[in-house]
Amino acid sequence: MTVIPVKELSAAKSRLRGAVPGQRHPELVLAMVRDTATAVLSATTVAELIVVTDDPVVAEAVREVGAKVAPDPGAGLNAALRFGADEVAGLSTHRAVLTGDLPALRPADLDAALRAATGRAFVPDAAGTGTVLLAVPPRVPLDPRFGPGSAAAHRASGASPLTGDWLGLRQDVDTAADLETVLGLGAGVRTRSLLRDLGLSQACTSAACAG
Ligand SMILES: Nc1nc2c(ncn2[C@@H]2O[C@H](COP(=O)(O)OP(=O)(O)OP(=O)(O)O)[C@@H](O)[C@H]2O)c(=O)[nH]1
Ligand SMILES: C=C(OP(=O)(O)O)C(=O)O
Repeated sequence: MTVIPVKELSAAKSRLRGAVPGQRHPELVLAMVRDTATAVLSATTVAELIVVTDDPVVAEAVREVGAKVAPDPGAGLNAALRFGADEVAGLSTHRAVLTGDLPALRPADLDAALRAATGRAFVPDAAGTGTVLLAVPPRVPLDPRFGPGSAAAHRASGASPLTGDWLGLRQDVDTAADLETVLGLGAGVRTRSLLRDLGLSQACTSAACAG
């Protein structure tokens, strides 16, 4: 079972503001969420995706790609993750939580990371300071420590770091520079299409971008 938390679009990805015109910012956040959710649900090791969000636009979009939606308990990111993983999914199963800003995620890389995760384990972000994925086996509480410096916090809490050549998985998008990087890696169709429409990217020229 996998879980992705998503903030209200109007408040999300504040450090990314300015990468696209202000009124298109929520569309960019949503495009990245859709690409992330689509890649997660395409992984062979993933049976189900729960998106924890109170945003109705996000809820509708992720239901369209096959995710389930759970309400946000309203006590911040870690509370949302704990709720989705330990209460909605439940302790009896394997659970993995990912951030919703991984538009270059490759399903095969997620499969590889989840297969490598024995015990409570996490994947640091590309910078090495943050976390993009935390996984736990049955009966182990998630105990998430997301936020600034979360890689060190997860390590200190006893989780094992997973290091693989999973560039798209590790590349979260916090800033405009990260957006450039994911385009170079090959972002999902929604993100590429939006940036192409805005004239910000020549990266999407195939018919697939119309999707
Ligand atoms: N449901 C839920 N998701 C959250 C919350 N806070 C952050 N997230 C999500 O957690 C993931 C990682 O968070 P960040 O990378 O810090 O994203 P962010 O908070 O939108 O970004 P900044 O405003 O730039 O800090 C993203 O998918 C966010 O949408 C929260 O309180 N509730
Ligand atoms: C919440 C996190 O994401 P970021 O640091 O990208 O905001 C995290 O890495 O724990």
